[in-house]
Amino acid sequence: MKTTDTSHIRNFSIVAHIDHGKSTISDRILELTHTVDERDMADQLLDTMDIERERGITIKSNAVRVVYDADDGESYQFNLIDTPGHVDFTYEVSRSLAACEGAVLVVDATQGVEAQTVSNATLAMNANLDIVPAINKIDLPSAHPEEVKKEIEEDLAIPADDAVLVSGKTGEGIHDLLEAIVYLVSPPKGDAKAPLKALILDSYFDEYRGVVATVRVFDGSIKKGDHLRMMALGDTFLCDGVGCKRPLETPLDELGVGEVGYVVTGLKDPALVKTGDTITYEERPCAEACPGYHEAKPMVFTGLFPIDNKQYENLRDALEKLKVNDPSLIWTPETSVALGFGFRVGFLGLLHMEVVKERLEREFGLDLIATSPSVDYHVYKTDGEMVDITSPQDLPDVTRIDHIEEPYLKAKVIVPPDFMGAVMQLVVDHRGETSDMVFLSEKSVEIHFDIPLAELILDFFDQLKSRTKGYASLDYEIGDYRTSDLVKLDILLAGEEVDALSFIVPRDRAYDMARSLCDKLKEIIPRQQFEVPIQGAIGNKIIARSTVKAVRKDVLAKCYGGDISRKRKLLEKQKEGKKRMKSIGSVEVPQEAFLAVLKVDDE
Ligand SMILES: Nc1nc2c(ncn2[C@@H]2O[C@H](COP(=O)(O)OP(=O)(O)OP(=O)(O)O)[C@@H](O)[C@H]2O)c(=O)[nH]1
Repeated sequence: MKTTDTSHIRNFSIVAHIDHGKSTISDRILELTHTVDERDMADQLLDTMDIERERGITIKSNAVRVVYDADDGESYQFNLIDTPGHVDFTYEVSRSLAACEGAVLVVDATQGVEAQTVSNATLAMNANLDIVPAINKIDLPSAHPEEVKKEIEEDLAIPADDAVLVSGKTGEGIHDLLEAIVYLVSPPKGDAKAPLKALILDSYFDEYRGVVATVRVFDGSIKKGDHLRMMALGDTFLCDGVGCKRPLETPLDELGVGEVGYVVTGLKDPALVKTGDTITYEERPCAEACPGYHEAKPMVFTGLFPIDNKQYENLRDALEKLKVNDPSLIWTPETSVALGFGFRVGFLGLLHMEVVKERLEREFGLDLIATSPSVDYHVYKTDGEMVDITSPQDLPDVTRIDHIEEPYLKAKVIVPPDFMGAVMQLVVDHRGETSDMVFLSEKSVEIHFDIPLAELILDFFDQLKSRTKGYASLDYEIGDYRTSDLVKLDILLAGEEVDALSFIVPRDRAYDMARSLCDKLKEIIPRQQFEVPIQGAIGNKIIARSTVKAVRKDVLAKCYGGDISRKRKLLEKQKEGKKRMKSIGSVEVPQEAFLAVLKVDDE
């Protein structure tokens, strides 16, 4: 296939609400196009990170090339870009879409259109993509594809006559889907002779080859030995090879116009390769860079502290490495009296935070304590200055605060009408305000509301799922900042204030939350050799208290003075147990304690 002819190239993403089956469908496509042997087929091949496989969710986008021999007798090059479905990772979706001409919109035939189906379809339409609707899971007895077609037409204004009925599980309809992609998705346009214009979609660091960038070529072509330049950052480099993923890396002579593949940059500093930047020729640059992505804005902040302070520099290095392909990650150094040196890290949401923490621990062998998440507060001081506060410890003294504003979200929930009351009550309980409601069909209503982000990062989502028996789907976007009456709740252990346990709460709920938190901490903090009082305080005023009773834990008592190897084993076991604890003053505090606020039921 000549790379100057783009008529046989199809670049598309698969988008869907979480769990509607994108990854499963991608796997079937790889299988049907013989990209991987059936016997090598591990389920969900595109989800390469361990955490993705274990949790069954897609976090990072992934671009794979497959060759499809179509019914018209021609071979087509498909570049398939898998995207994440969770609302935390919407920025990855828009990044993938910028590299495509088409999008397969997967809708679960048993669930119908859900909140992120709507937001993903909107992103795809705004990017002017050709949309191929695919109704998945038709093998299930509860599938109702005809109704789902109607929802696609009515809720999304997308013609559903062309919708392909598929089952990612059995493979039924996948061939029809591939044919639909050939006919419905436009081939890429571009000028093969123009100066190179390639958009960086993603990148990762390789010890030997430096940064490897995934790119979409809009104009021109790239070969090994080309002298190239990053347009925004300005650095130049010698291309050390190009190729595509099938799904393993396959070297190519050239990446031609319209194609998606990888470029080995040889650059040793990950910070020089920025997702959203444009690669061009050093000597003959293109006139204009590709429109950059809008930068994702972190919404949730948490302190990450190594349990062993000697790991501080390692933590910094690890964060820098992760940032290479996760540009939304930001951090500043943070010092805590209780936890020592660490970083205040910003995330897109709670899932993003969990994933990053897990990757830092697994891939970089770090033992970390994460403190309870916070949002970005605007604190207006009496002297007229406004400060951004993402850590409760940084809150100025009460006497110097005029008022505090907190971020609100514009949220929507789609739910069957039976659960409308439950959702509205939940919104009120979390300081939210319902603005309006739209009946999408007899079976689903869309409820719009404004809610403080701080409420959403506590337990709103879990409670929404449980109160609606899992039927509700949630989507949100950043709204405005609003004034709230907020105070800092401090926690004292054995009479000492533990800065890492402080958090900002609405004043009228401070008492209830302090009481629940003290009770929760009492369950979490193990008994020590002495009694540990736990106190909740606002300023100097103690507002709640509980006590961890003393215990004398002599692990060797069980050994009757006998077997020395058993004795050693027990001592080692005790040491292991201690590893995940942090000594604060004289009290051993487990990781869970720092996140106890997420589990507090304050009703
Ligand atoms: N019965 C049935 N189950 C399916 C089908 N397709 C996917 N599933 C199941 O649905 C669940 C979600 O599928 P995934 O492919 O992980 O969904 P996803 O949309 O990629 O999810 P994220 O990557 O987390 O956004 C898995 O348990 C699949 O086994 C199907 O056609 N039929």
